[in-house]
Amino acid sequence: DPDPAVSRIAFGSCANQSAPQPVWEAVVGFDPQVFIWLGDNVYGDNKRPFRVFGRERTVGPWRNVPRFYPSTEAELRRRYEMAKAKPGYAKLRERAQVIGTWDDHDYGLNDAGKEFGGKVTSQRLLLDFLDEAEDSSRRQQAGVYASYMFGPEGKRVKVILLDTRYHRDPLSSDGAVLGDPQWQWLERELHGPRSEITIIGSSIQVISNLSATTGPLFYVESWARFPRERERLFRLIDSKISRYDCGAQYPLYDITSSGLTQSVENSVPSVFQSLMRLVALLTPTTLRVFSPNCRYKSCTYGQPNFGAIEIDWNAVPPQIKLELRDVEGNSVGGVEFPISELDPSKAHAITKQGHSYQRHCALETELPWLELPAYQLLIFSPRNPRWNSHKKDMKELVACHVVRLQISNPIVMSIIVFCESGEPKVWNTLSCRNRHGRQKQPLLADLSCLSAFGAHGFSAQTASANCLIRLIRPRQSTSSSRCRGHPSLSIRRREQTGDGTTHAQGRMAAKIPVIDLRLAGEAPGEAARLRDAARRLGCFRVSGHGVPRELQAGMRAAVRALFDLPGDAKRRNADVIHGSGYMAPSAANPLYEAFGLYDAASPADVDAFCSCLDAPPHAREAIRSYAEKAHELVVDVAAKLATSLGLDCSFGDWPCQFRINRYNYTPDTVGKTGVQVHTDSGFLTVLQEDDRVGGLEVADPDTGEFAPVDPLPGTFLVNLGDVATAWSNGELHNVRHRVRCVAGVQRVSIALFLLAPKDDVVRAPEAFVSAERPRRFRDFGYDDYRRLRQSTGEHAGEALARLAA
Ligand SMILES: O=C(O)CCC(=O)C(=O)O
Ligand SMILES: [Fe+2]
Repeated sequence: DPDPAVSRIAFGSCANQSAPQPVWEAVVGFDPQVFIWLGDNVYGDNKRPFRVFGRERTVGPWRNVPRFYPSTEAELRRRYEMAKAKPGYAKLRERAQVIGTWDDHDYGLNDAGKEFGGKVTSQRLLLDFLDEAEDSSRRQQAGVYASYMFGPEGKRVKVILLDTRYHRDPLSSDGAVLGDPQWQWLERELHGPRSEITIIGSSIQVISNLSATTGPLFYVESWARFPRERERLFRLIDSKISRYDCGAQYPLYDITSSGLTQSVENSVPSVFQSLMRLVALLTPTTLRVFSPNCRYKSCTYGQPNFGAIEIDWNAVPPQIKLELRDVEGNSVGGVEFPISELDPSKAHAITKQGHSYQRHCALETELPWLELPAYQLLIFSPRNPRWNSHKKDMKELVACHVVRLQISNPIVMSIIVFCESGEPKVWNTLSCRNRHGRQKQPLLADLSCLSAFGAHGFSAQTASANCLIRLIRPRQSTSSSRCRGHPSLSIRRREQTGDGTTHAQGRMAAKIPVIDLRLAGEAPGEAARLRDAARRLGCFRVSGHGVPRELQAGMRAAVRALFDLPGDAKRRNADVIHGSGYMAPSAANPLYEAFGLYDAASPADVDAFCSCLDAPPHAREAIRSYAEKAHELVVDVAAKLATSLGLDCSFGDWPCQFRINRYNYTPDTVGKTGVQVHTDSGFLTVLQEDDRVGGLEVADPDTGEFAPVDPLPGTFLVNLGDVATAWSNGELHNVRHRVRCVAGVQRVSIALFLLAPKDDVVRAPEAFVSAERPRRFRDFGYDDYRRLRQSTGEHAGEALARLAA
């Protein structure tokens, strides 16, 4: 089976290469198809021992950064080799696909962020350890973030691994965790093709607030130390979130496994281990693995463990099980639920005194850590006078809702609201007042955002800083314009490949033939399909084109880097021929900007383009080789098209123009125009679309109606332009097309236009002219034609009529 469903994923972290690692036997016993390293895959840094009471001590909750120092490259490599040579791990590598990200110790230095000087070397060594391909784009980017899609359609599991080190600002800065390029990448990933299950791996905990509270005492890292970035993450996962963990329209599960060798209890000297257990007991849900019966007792698993995710696709509905397992492979806690529960429309019902209630929402609010005990008392003794100020509100609320207040960890209080039926009553604030009646921070900032959706959130975690996995299911609701495009994308894609006929947003996707270029030269059938598509539609896809996927991806990455340049740098990309340079967003196309390169067939011009923009070396390299390959491709397509029409032509010396487009979409621009209706002015265009978001539409030649064309990764789209129509004496169709925003995600596309004969006029060869088919167009120069389109504003092929013979 080329694309089997993934039903077993294991994950783990914190593996000391110098320690015995018996846990691998259990991992192999679980027989995962995928294993995810979530960081501290080796301990690459070193501690300076220090003495307390005559003994050397190296652990402690205090700020210990200065006590660590990095290893040399050779030493870090040696440690990775040790890790890789562990027999159990070697066995796992033979059976499972191993992927991973890093945390601080394998990044190279305890608690380090973007300031760490060894990060480029560390990146190379981690990717070597993970057997990342030499030409992988992951080796070109700054940081080790990556994403994977497993399984066939309908059973897709997407795994997104974040890099929380490479771009991270200092811990107390409330600055960056991911950095802009990674954010943009993540946005594209989360808005890209739909998956049934999305798993995000982060080396530091996302939901737990424990470390934020304990910050003054314990130097523990987590997303909670970066509230603004965390808010951004939750907003990205669900734009309706008003407080970070309340409004997701589906449950969010998270589970931490830490670690394979360096577990919570093992990280303290043995005399403190029972103390750890006691602390866990006293803080019921902090150090816990979630399970329905562990709310009031500690479910911490402080011994070495790994995480296990099992998906039963055959169950109806499919079930998911999240577990921690110990070194024997025994489950030590977990949770199981149907994936249908990860769905905004599934409210959870409860029954109380004969009434049934739907779960409406659950909010969590952060409390100042010293005030928490007071609030805890308040919750546990509802007669407490502090409730008085809320009595009226509470009565009203309770009249139509059931409210449950629950403390889910020392600083997070959850408020779960159930409503009887219909629209839940909306509460604006529920605030706490202090002893003097003065209002403290509002507990519920804004409930109105939560109306109409059943939702709840909770977290399942152990307390160590590492390794959180979060499951998300994309919303199916069409209530938010932002998401409207996504469910339909995959439906349309099925259609395009010919195995389904479903409507997407009421409109059929265009059926674009895919031509295998390896066959199109020889196999008459394929050549005929090429000719027919070019005559009727003016548009087709090509596969078998010989441009490596890595290069396609590398070029997209380079293009994104260029667009991130400041405005005045972009404007250095000046016109060579009329309108060939940088185009800023304009009144006609306000969401669109583009770079242009003329002549892409000339290596010197490609170099000049890169130099004027100061393109970074890897971007320059990608642009150079892409220009070369794409030029070969466009010439090849043109020649095969000519052959299919019975002509032997070569197009090698026709000038080419690159146009690199970016569409600055936001959630508010969904449905708006990216580029207005036009035909391309030249002969033919080879287009590499954004693989993550569609939006291109082509006009049906018969009805004139526009139909969406979705990206088909790995292929190129070919459009024929006005010159093709003129050159073929009207035989080839110049396809009208436009681009619309279908999702609030930035989109890029890369077009290479094969324009027209060099220094010559466009004139149909005699083969296309006969008594029945008299010459339709007079001879014209391409530059003049371009100006004509510009001066008349006729961009959709109308200007050709002005050239009638
Ligand atoms: O962005 C696209 O998909 C199409 C761009 C386009 O039509 C053009 O650049 O001429
Ligand atoms: Fe176009």
